[in-house]
Amino acid sequence: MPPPTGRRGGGFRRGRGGRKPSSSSAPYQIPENAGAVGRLHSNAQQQSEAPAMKSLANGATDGQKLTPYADMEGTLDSNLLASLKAMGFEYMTPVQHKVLTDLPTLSSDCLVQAKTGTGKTAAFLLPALQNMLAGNAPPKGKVGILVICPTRELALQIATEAEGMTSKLSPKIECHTAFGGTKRDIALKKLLNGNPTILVATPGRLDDLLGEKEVREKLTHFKTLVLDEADRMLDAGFAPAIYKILKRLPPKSAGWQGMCFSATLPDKVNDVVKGILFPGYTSISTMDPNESPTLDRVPQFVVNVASVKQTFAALLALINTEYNANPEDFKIIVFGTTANGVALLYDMCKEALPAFNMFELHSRMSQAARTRTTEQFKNAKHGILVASDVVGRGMDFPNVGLVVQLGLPMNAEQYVHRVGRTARAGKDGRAVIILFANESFFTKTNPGLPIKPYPVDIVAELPSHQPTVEKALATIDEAAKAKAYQAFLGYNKGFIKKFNLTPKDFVEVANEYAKSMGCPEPPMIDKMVVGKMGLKGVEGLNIGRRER
Ligand SMILES: Nc1ncnc2c1ncn2[C@@H]1O[C@H](COP(=O)(O)OP(=O)(O)OP(=O)(O)O)[C@@H](O)[C@H]1O
Repeated sequence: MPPPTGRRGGGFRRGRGGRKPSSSSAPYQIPENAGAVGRLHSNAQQQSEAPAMKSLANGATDGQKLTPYADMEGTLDSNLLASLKAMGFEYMTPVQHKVLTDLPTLSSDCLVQAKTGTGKTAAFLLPALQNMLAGNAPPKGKVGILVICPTRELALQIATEAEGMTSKLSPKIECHTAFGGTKRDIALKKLLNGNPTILVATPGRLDDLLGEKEVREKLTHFKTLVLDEADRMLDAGFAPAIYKILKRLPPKSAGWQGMCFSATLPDKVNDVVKGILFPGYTSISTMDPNESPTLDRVPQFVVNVASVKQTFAALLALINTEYNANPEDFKIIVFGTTANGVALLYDMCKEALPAFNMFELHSRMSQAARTRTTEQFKNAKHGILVASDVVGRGMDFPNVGLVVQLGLPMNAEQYVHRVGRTARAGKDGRAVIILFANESFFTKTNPGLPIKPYPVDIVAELPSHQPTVEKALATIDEAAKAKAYQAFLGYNKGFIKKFNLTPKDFVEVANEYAKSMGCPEPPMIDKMVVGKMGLKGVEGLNIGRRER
């Protein structure tokens, strides 16, 4: 039997035009204490020689044998099977197998949990498509499958996978997307004039479009509603939009199928799925409730530094160590906490790491730039993506070998999803989080996460990277630093209690961050913004009106 492959057939194009950081052009030399990382990497490399999908099965199901899609003849439409074959999906991943075989019928409601990168997209698209092909299709011109997900990038990715999965169907099925950042009128016209059998949307734009009677009419006969990243879709941020959307769709009693998927499903999700899933819905999980929600084959580490001032140098030292230990196809993601913080981090890294192919992705960029960068990083063979959480969930960037988190994720779930951007489809990967002293509670309060101290003494490396950081930051304009400072205050103020700091001491930490960026004094911050942050009257802030 040929070795199964975890790669998406035809999905990988070679990187275009990126500079390869060779050891001669790289700014760094192998540090003497990189041995521990080197040894860990060589283990990982040995593992990655094993067939990717085999390790996927091992990781998720204790070596359970994978079942070929060919065995689903008679259950799945032959044209669907042909599409899967064309995509290179030869074997079912465990979650795909469970959903396709454990559901009472392929039109049953379900809540499904499986680890990141294990093929949940196909696991919800296949039953929904099969259900339609088995005679339960909507009238021509109407939506049959509605998928709601949290980000624009993810909507595009799901739509691409749906297109692949329907490529051999005849007649062709149209898959449409609806998300913000694009011209509303054009999107509306395209939706109304088209034949959108599948619609993948983000909640804000969908809610907005459903204000139009013609759009509501498009959805009068839909058969399946999928909430991808269901816990995120039902949290406080998105739930109001989801409930508004539900009110504008045909009622649950109309008989449509509800499917909720995620790698993280905190217990509270069960209380809020009413309205989407009928009581008695099927719960499916490929995970042991006592095991870590992250993939076993992803070693996870923490680098603890004393002060926020050291975090930039720690990042460079870490990249140096990891690159020198494994320079081949070095493709990594660095997550920051806020859009403006990420913009600053990107500018710093671009300046400090000129030999690397750098990418930037966050919500302050135009949608066109976001889409372009997403595509470029998907196709890149190597490079560093500095990103915010716009790509923290669901995004499939092939062959990312390392995820670095600089600063606190909002919660443990967000940590898990960010880590899940590596080691996808059976590949190997590593994850490192860099925390300064006040943030170190994160690993202590989440003992279920298998995070170990980083095996190399990064703190000892800091002095040799500090001058590079300072030189790079000196090239960045004050306005960008002021925005990053304000974002730092805004994001981290939510953690004051966990930091165990008074507001005054918290502002001092933020001011240290400003100092580390080379700001001679704390950047000016609007009185109104300070009020909104709940920091009115707190000593140490430089309050005034900033030039925009
Ligand atoms: N049966 C399969 N055979 C080969 N490749 C597959 C198969 N199923 C999925 N893949 C590939 O595996 C990768 C991960 O799949 P997918 O994005 O659906 O994971 P996920 O479980 O939804 O991840 P996340 O939790 O991060 O959203 C994708 O590149 C996908 O094309």
